[in-house]
Amino acid sequence: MKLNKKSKIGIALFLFLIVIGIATYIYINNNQEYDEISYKKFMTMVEGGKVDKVFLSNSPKIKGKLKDGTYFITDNPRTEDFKERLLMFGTTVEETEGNSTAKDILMSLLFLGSFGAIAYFMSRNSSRQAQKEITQMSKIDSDTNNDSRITFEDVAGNEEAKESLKELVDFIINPEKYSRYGARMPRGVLLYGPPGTGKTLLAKALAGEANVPFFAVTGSDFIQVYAGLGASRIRSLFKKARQVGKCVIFIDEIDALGKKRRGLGNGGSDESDRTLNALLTEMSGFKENEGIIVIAATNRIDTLDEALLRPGRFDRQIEVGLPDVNGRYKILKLHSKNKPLSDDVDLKKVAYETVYFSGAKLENLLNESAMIAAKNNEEKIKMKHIDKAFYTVIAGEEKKDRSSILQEDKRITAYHEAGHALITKLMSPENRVTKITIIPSTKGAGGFSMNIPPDKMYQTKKDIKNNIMIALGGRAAEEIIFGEEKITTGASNDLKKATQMMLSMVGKFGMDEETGLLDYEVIIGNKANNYVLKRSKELMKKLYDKTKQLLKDNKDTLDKIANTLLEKETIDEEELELLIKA
Ligand SMILES: Nc1ncnc2c1ncn2[C@@H]1O[C@H](COP(=O)(O)OP(=O)(O)OP(=O)(O)O)[C@@H](O)[C@H]1O
Ligand SMILES: [Zn+2]
Repeated sequence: MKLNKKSKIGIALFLFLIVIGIATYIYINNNQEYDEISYKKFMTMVEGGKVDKVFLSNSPKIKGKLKDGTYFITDNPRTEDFKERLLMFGTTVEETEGNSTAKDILMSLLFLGSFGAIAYFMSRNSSRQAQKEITQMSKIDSDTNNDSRITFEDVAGNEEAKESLKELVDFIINPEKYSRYGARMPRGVLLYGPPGTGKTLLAKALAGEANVPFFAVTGSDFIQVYAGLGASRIRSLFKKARQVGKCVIFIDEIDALGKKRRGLGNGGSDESDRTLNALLTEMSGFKENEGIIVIAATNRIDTLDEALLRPGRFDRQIEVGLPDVNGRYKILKLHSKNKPLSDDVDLKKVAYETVYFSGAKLENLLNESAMIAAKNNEEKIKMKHIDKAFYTVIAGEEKKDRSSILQEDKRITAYHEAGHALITKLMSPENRVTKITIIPSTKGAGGFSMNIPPDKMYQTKKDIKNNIMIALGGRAAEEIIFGEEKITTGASNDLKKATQMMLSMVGKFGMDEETGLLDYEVIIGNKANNYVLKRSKELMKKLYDKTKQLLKDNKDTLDKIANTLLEKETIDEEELELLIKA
């Protein structure tokens, strides 16, 4: 609010200046050119009746107009009878108030005043800004929480991320134990995932569980900072942290500091580079097993500078994804604990209908519902309030009819992912599919199936062919179920992978009889030459047809997997095995 007001004043002043500028411009331009004439010539002309008008003032010069329309300027005699003489010769005398120089001075004063005001305003503004940053800095330093102690109980869903962080609790509490075994404590943990998925919450929970202080800063806070202040803030943050001993340092929006440096000097500003360097120095500076853990969070792991991800820095990376239906149910339950819910509220149903909602959005949904219920003086929060809140929460987002369009998207994704999973299990049963989901992750667009091939030194021709079929499984399933015209762009990444594998198989590894035992990269410098392309296309078609046939032959299983995905959104390894065996 305050800042808003300040900027309003700034804008007003700025506009004021512009108006004055324009006025002056017009003023100057409307003024005629004046011929300077001697007083003597002037008087002769007056006596000759040639002078039409004189603008009389107290300034050293006077201006006037001749009968022929030209304007002149001459010395002002400032004699007492000057006006009388002019009048006697039939010249009109117009007395201008004050004098034009005074007007000029006034104008300059006005100008100076405005500039002064602006300068004052700006300096005040920036000194306030500096003040603000300095107080912010001390605020951060003293922000050693006791935020009524958040624990992992306060984080619903996100089981994998919670598990990874739970391991660290013991590291913080008993660093000596680990150093006795020569184990190095992880220094930096990077939490990545979409906004509002509970990254901050997890970091706080880690500090809460270990019962150590929690220091939080935000990367973007460092951007507007004056030169050098960012780096010194980092240093003082770590100094403070060391003073308290064991603690958790949380750096939100680390991408603001650690953007990929594109070439030399480009990319991030010098200032953020300096701040980032200070951070890296501090991190490699603290002693092993000190009991300090730095947790950073980002929504954009892909834009991070590699330097941040190196060993000894944020080498542990944990994905914090959007919750699936089960996770959403848990989050809804957690956040409705302190809210009076009517019996007609079915949180399972709400969870089911809030696909792609983050934890923060779910919390927001319940909060809005509570406000609507309160406004209507209802005793409890009813389903209709939640329905209404739903539209408030998604307002401004792409208008999606939550039952129809979303459902169609989900169905396509479900069959696509089921196709990948089923082909994996049919063609390479030794490959583990640890998880299938239709909730988009940072790494995959639609949904993804994790594929862990057994460790092998070499890939056989059969392996490559199988992997190509697995990649094609998504598109093949879409085509079988929804028809040739309904295939989607969801397979673009799959096709890229399949193409790369195929071109290598044919053009590089000499695995096709027709193209022979030749590495076409050596011969032509590019394996994607015409022979290879023609042959790859043929082979790809063959594999795609085989994939489709395989799915058709196992359509029952495909349907089962897809339907389970639609219902649960995520299927784990065991469940998948059961579905395939059944
Ligand atoms: N898994 C969860 N369990 C319970 N509450 C959650 C969960 N995820 C998010 N929330 C709610 O959303 C709020 C915001 O989450 P948080 O600030 O931790 O998200 P974030 O991932 O750090 O987001 P950002 O990337 O925007 O900083 C939390 O305070 C909490 O109320
Ligand atoms: Zn796919």
